[in-house]
Amino acid sequence: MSFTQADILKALSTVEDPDFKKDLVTLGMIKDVTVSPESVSFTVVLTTPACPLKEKIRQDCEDAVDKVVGANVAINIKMTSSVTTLRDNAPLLPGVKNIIAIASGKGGVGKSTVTTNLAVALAQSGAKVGLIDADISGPSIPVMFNCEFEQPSVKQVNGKNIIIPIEQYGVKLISIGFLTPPDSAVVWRGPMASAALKQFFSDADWGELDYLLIDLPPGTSDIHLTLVQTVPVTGAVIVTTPQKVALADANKGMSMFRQQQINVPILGVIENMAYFTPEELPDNKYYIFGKGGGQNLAEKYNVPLLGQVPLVQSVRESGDSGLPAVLKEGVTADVFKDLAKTLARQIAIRNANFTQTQRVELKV
Ligand SMILES: Nc1ncnc2c1ncn2[C@@H]1O[C@H](COP(=O)(O)OP(=O)(O)OP(=O)(O)O)[C@@H](O)[C@H]1O
Repeated sequence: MSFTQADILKALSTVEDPDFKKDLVTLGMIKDVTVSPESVSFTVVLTTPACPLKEKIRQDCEDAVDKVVGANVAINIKMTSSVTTLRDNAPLLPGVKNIIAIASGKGGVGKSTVTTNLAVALAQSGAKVGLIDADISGPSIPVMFNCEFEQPSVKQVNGKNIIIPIEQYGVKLISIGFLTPPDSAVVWRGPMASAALKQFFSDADWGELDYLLIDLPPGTSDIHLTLVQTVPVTGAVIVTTPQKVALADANKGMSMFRQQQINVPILGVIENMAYFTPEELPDNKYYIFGKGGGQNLAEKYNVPLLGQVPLVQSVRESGDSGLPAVLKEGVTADVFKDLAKTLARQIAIRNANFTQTQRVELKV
């Protein structure tokens, strides 16, 4: 059976990306098609290395080409990725493709734990990831990354001090906690904290990043406003636990991002401590904080429930010991890896469907 490059492209134009509902050729996801009588090779460029549909898309491509070339021709498919962005030409941090705010209504719902594991999982998938810990209420990221006694170094660029983020587990990070000695009781005033956050954007060497996650303080605060006024935020994620008191506060967090003047798209809800499970009996689930709260919140705001993270003793131990749970083999690690894939997918969908978020101009 003879075939040309055009035949292969025609075959691949029958393969649809399930998220974007368009074919891969139209989406520009097929590159470098080469043909010979014995083989066909091409590259599929996904919108994120953490693509949960990677294997399905690869298989669909193989099946489509197989029908055209016949059984004796080798099909070589290279799966690669280029994370999408709406931040091209952004005045601040143009090398950062997506800025993701991680927020919660109530304190202690596990926002930093989730952010830490998401960041590491995204980095493990091959993405370039940064993390800003802006949680002045208790910056816990340095402990969770086992770098609480480290200090980021500073370099001089054109007479200006530029902070070099610390790199741990493949994630570049800066924490507001690095600015204070670990045991000192610094009470951050709003303007001080806001100035520090601005500096993390304007005077830090982030280089090229696919995802920059921002761990925000619980509730709604000056820091939230500073964030949306300083950079256009790609989207926000709300972390909550299932009980009523947490959900009530999560509602407020949602509403803040949805306010007309702020208007940051909500990428979804993460329900942490969704149920307790003993590590050795992962099928036993005890809904100690109630059931279905995260789902109800997501439905109310018409956003996806990105995932449910169980309450597991080892997650707390991992956080305290500075070795994130996602780095260990097991069911909990898989939960965080799936969560990272779902988030990356929502970011890609958001970038395909929305226009750029604007930096917020508030009269204060
Ligand atoms: N899924 C989980 N299973 C077990 N322990 C958890 C889980 N999620 C969080 N924790 C533990 O709960 C405590 C609070 O978590 P974390 O510091 O992440 O919350 P937070 O919402 O960021 O708090 P803050 O209000 O300080 O911002 C930590 O000790 C953490 O290890």
